[in-house]
Formats: sequence, structure tokens, C-alpha cells
Amino acid sequence: MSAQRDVSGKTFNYVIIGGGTAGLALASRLSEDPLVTVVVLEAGEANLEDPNILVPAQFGKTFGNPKYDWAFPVEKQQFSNGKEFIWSRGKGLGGSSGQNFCAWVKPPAADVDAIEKLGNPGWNWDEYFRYSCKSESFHPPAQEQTNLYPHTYETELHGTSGPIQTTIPFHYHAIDLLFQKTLVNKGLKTIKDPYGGDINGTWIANANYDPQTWTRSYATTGYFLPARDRPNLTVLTEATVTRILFDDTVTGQQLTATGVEFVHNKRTCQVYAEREVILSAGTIQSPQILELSGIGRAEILKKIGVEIKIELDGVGENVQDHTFLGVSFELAGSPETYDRMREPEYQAEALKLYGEGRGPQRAGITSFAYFPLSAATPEAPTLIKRAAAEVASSGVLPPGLREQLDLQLACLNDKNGIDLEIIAFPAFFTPISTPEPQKSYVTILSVLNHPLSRGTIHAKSGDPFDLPSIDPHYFERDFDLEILVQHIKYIRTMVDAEPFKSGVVREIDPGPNCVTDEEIREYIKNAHGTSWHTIGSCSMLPREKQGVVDPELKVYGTKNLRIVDISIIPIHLATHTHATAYMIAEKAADLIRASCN
Ligand SMILES: Cc1cc2nc3c(=O)[nH]c(=O)nc-3n(C[C@H](O)[C@H](O)[C@H](O)COP(=O)(O)OP(=O)(O)OC[C@H]3O[C@@H](n4cnc5c(N)ncnc54)[C@H](O)[C@@H]3O)c2cc1C
Repeated sequence: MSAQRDVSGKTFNYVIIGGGTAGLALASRLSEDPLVTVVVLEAGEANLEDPNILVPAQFGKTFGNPKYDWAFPVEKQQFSNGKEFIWSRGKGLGGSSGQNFCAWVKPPAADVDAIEKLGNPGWNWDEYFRYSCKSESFHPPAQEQTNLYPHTYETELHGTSGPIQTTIPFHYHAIDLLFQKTLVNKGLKTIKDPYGGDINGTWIANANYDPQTWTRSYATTGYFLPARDRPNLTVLTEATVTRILFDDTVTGQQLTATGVEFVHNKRTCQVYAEREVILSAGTIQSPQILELSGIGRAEILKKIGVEIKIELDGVGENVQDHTFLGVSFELAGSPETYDRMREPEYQAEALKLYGEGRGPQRAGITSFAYFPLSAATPEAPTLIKRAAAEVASSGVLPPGLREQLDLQLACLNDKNGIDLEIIAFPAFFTPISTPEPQKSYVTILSVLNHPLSRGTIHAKSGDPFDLPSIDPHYFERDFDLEILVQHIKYIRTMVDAEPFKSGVVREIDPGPNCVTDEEIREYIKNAHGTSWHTIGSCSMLPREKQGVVDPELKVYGTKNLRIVDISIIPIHLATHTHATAYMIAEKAADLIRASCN
């Protein structure tokens, strides 16, 4: 890793703020050109060779630990019984790619095409597919896996020479069969391979694990480590960027970013950019850094005491999160699940087996189903009318939001539009009851993919070390709650179909006392949480529609400041967001290279 003296006061072609998922991927791609110099400033530690990151199935172990996790407090949620949340986000090299659950999921083609429809030429499924494949190397499941489960895949839907290794992880086959067969018996189709833009049905997901070592494959191991010896790539960790510097001697023109100010070892330093500054601090801190640098809404900048350089109303607005919750069931016959990890002897045995390249520490989350509302309930047309009426009665909306909501309504009306997501989590995973020893559970998680509500993320003060104010406005639009009610009702009907019917003993949470829609709504409000997929805080949209960046990812009003992270996605996708962060970085690398030639 580099030292302060290698960076402070120096000039590089590109200065990248944040060595997370997209930031490291971009740094690695740009520094492939030996004539280009790149510096990355990462607030967290390097955390290299750390088993808490590398060993799969350690989900949650880093949560709340300041060495790995920003652990952002969220404002009390008005429409969710005043609930308070902590949002984890990866801190350190690799960012959230070093903390996440390694579920490797890609969106349906129509969702990506919606980004283009909002005024972003070139941001469509074909481009997504191309750049996403560039980021991955898919490894077909080993014989050990196919002997136990009928895995299917289509090699041409995957990248085979990219930095991130993906494969079918070890999984609890009995749980997957229970979930998959039940859903097929209930009318969903099996998707042979969900990585080609059609995810409408039930399928087994890959994980970003390296099957040679059974370790997490993430931005650090995939993109950074192979590039770390390049003389033109400099990475400084424990360096917190406090603001972007501009040359504002020229008036009446676009601003030129000249570098950034950062704090390292308690010293305030500067580093200069000869070509571009690239903001890759993630959905939560990218808007905060813009605001600390004088770019954002006038009232926010006034409140935090920062002089306005560019008034951009979209900064920190249009925030969309996937909220989720579960329905837990006790399983008949106590099949093997993650629940056993609560037993110290099982855990010790699992670690021993892991040392031999075997066993459940290689486990991933594998069983997913995505489907339209119409596949879940005959009430769909009535419910969709209710959603349309709620949107129509919204009154004056922020510029551009109507267009987004219309696309979301069109998705609800499309017989192939994806409105529901359910996942089989092979263990007890609801926050209300407590699991009993020696028992096995499955929790069917439901995820709200296309929230109609929009939240905000803004700097709370002019102090860069003060964490920003996060308010996702969960359930501000009632339809978001309604669609989760439909998820729960659908999940509950799984017990009417085999093999679920014989496979489960009883529902634990919400349990038999939760019957009416009102009771289900209360359960949702008490049990929901984030699935850490927040997007939109620096949306890529036309400027007059509250855009922050253009389709080249340039911040409006600047010549050479781009944003390359998940914050630029303007409308939520029915997917988990990790693969999308790499796709953005891969495409950004080409955009940046093209603009220099
Ligand atoms: C707990 C968790 C579980 C998840 N599970 C999954 C999953 O299973 N599958 C999936 O697809 N997605 C998952 N996600 C989402 C996915 O990991 C993220 O959407 C994606 O990694 C975000 O990438 P990013 O580049 O936008 O931001 P990040 O990877 O978060 O990178 C931002 C980086 O900027 C740094 N930074 C911030 N502020 C500053 C500053 N001022 N100065 C310097 N550096 C700064 C941060 O420390 C961080 O390293 C999960 C996320 C979390 C947090």
C-alpha cells in the first residue's frame, strides 16, 4: 500500500475517491494503460488476507465493526412505526463487495432498458450484458454439485475471462428442492440460466466465490491485487476525502475539478488531478461529498454552511432502497441448514472441513424467484389500479419523477414485468421469535424491488466526519406496503403445495395470530429491514429532471468530475446490486478512455 508522501501534493491523471466495488474496478481498468497515472483514496483500511472477508458463509460477521462497516444510522421511519435502522456499508478496500452476501444476481432486461428510456442513451440491456460479462469469469458447477442437484446453465450468458470469479456455491440441496419444486407446482417456470435478461421464474443463483480456493472473489482480489504492482497505480488507505477542489477563477463556464482534499493520519492534505476526479464513494457518501464541495440543493448547502458552486437539485434525492422481510417456517425432519452454525461443535467441524476445501463454509444463498404480481394473486388488476390512483393523486411531483412512476406502473401492467422477489434463506432469519436448538428452519424472504416511495440522503453538517442524514421514506407511498402484503400472502400459500406442504411443520413468524391485512401490515412494519441495495442519490437523468450526472457520468456543470458507483442508477432494478456496480465501472472505464482520445 502507498504512503502519504506518495500522494500528498502530487498530481495524477485520475483521482478516484473511494476504493470500493466500483472505485477499485475502475482504477484497475484505467491503470491498464501504463501511460496513465491513477490514485485511489479509501477511507477504510486495506483488510487484505482477512478471513472475516474471505471465508464465505460468514455473513454478518463484519456488521457493526468499525474496521469493516460504516454502520450508518437511519432517521426514524414515520410510516414504519417510528422504526430506526442501522445501514451497513463496507468500509475498507473493496467497500461493500467485501461485506456483502455474495449473491451474484443480474436484472431483467426490461428494467435496464427503463434507464435508457429516462434519457440515458447507451444504458440498455445489451450494453449491460456486454460490460457485465467483462467483469466475470464463470465456473460451471463441479461434478460434486451436479451429482447432488440438477444444475443447468448456458455458458454463453456468462463472462469467462473477467476478474470476478463466479460459480454455483455449496448449497443446502434439500431446501432448494423444497423451494424450487413447490414454486413450479404453483405455476412458476424454471429458468435454466437467469443471466440473460429473463429472470421471470424460479432459479439457482451463482455466488462470487473462487472455486479454486473457495474464497470471496471481490473488488480487492479480482481487480486490485492483480494490478497492485503497477507503477502507475497508487492506493492510499485510511484517507478520508473531505471535499473536491475546483478551479473557480474562471467564471461563467463549467467548473474544472483540480483535485481533492483529504485527511490522512490526522493531517489535511491535497492531491491534484490532471485529467479527472472520479467520485466512487457509494450511494451514501457520494452525495455528501458533492454537498461538502458546494454542489447540491441550495437549502442544504445553506444549512451546512457551504458556499454554492453548482446548484443541482437532484443531489441526495430520488433515493430508492429494496426493503425486505421474511416468513420463517420450522422444517420437518430437521434437514441440514445454516441453523446448525449456532452449535459450536458444528461450526468447528465446518471450519475444519473448510480447511480441506469442503463443507458448509462454502455455502451461498441460491434459491431465488422473481415474478409478476399477476402470478401471485388474481387481485392484481385491482391492486394495480390502486397503485395508479395513488400515483395520480400525488399532486405536484419533483421534475422527472412522474416519468419514473409511469415506467413503474407500466412494469406492473406488463405480464412479464417483475414485481415480486422471494428467496429461500436456509435458516431462521426473522427478528420476532427465537429459534429453538436442534431444530431446522427455512425463512422465505420477500424483497420490494420497485418502490414507489423516494427518500433522501444529505450532509447533516459541514463536518465531513459527521455521517449524513439518511431517510428512505419507507412506505410513504402505501402501495409499497401493499405489495409486501401480497408477498407474504403468496409465501403463505406455499404450504398448500408439495413438497412444502409435507416439508414444513409450522409457520413461526409472523405466525398464526397474524391473519388480517392490517395485522400483516403491522408485522411488515416491525420486521422489515434494508437489503443494502440503495440507489439513486446521484441519479443519471437529464439535468432538468433532477439529474446529477449525464449518460457519460459527468456531474452537470463540471468539465471533469464523474460519478462511478451505484448511486447513479435512477430507477430501481429487480436485482441485487453488486454485479451492477462492476458493470458501471467497466462501462465508465471505456467512457473515460474514449473522452481522452
Ligand atoms: C451488508 C450488505 C450485503 C449485500 N449483499 C449483496 C449481495 O449478496 N448481492 C449483491 O448483488 N449485492 C449486495 N449488496 C449490495 C452491493 O454490495 C453494493 O450495492 C455495491 O457493492 C456498491 O458498490 P459501490 O461501488 O457503489 O459502493 P461501495 O462498494 O460501498 O464503495 C464505496 C467506497 O467508498 C469509500 N468511501 C466512502 N466515503 C469516503 C470518503 N469520504 N473518502 C474516501 N473513501 C470513502 C467506502 O469506504 C467504500 O470503500 C450488499 C451490500 C451490503 C452492504
